[in-house]
Amino acid sequence: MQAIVQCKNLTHYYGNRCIYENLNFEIPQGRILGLLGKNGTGKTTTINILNGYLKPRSGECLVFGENSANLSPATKQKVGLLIEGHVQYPFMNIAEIEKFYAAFYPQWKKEAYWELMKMLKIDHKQKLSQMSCGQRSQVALGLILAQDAELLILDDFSMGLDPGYRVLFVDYLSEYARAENKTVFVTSHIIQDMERLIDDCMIMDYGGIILQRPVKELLSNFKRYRLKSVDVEKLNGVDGIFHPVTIKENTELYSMLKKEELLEMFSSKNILADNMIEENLTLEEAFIGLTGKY
Ligand SMILES: Nc1ncnc2c1ncn2[C@@H]1O[C@H](COP(=O)(O)OP(=O)(O)OP(=O)(O)O)[C@@H](O)[C@H]1O
Repeated sequence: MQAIVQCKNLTHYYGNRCIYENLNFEIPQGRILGLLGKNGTGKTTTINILNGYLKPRSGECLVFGENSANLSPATKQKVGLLIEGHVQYPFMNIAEIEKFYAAFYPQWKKEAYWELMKMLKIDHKQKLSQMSCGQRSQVALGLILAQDAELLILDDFSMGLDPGYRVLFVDYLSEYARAENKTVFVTSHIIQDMERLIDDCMIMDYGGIILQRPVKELLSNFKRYRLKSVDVEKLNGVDGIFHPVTIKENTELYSMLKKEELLEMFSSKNILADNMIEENLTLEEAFIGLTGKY
């Protein structure tokens, strides 16, 4: 599968502060990749590097094979970008802004925009400046879809949208991207939306990427285990065990290891693992299991 985005050994600092070193990832054509990470791990930074707005300290990012620091206008036209829900030109109404954007994009598909705008129960003459934050986000998303870009980059796309509209948009985007073989890179803190939408997840922690893999594969291998209280000191730092914690009578931990493998490890460490229960996880629970609760 051809890679639409390739980030190689990306290192970024703000002043003396290291955000990450040697970040490597690819986005294959036709896949929907979700970038998940706690506040301040560097998601927007990565998106800004990918769009050429920020220069990394070292490493490079290729978009359609071109260095992101120097994208040609033809390549820029293939990228639809949403940065944290912003729409410029607040003095325009939804019809004016549609006409304005259309002039920049030869492949403009106004039906995609108006299909979404139909859901907006507002007067077409109302200016963007008089809309709510969520309504403005909907306009921004409509404008992105109408560009018919090959690569869509949506940073915090759910910002300001109510639950009904989020589900509607996620389903719409997922159908649209799959039908048209679009490549999508999204971030959102609303992981239920991500689970409904994405094929692959990339999870970032402070300093780098913890993992990138298909969501189905992650959820079939990464489990939560509950057992009767054990001494978590013996488990801290053990390879393959994430965030063991004991609360009152019970211990909980997360692991990619199978139950039998865990039991074998416990027995080698003289840990009594009575009645250990294996639990399946949602993507949100897996994210917390990998990155910790705080
Ligand atoms: N222009 C800047 N100058 C200095 N530090 C910055 C700058 N922009 C971001 N940072 C810092 O870099 C870190 C990463 O920021 P970034 O916006 O990439 O995080 P994020 O993962 O997108 O966070 P969030 O989930 O809160 O949107 C944060 O600690 C932030 O304070």
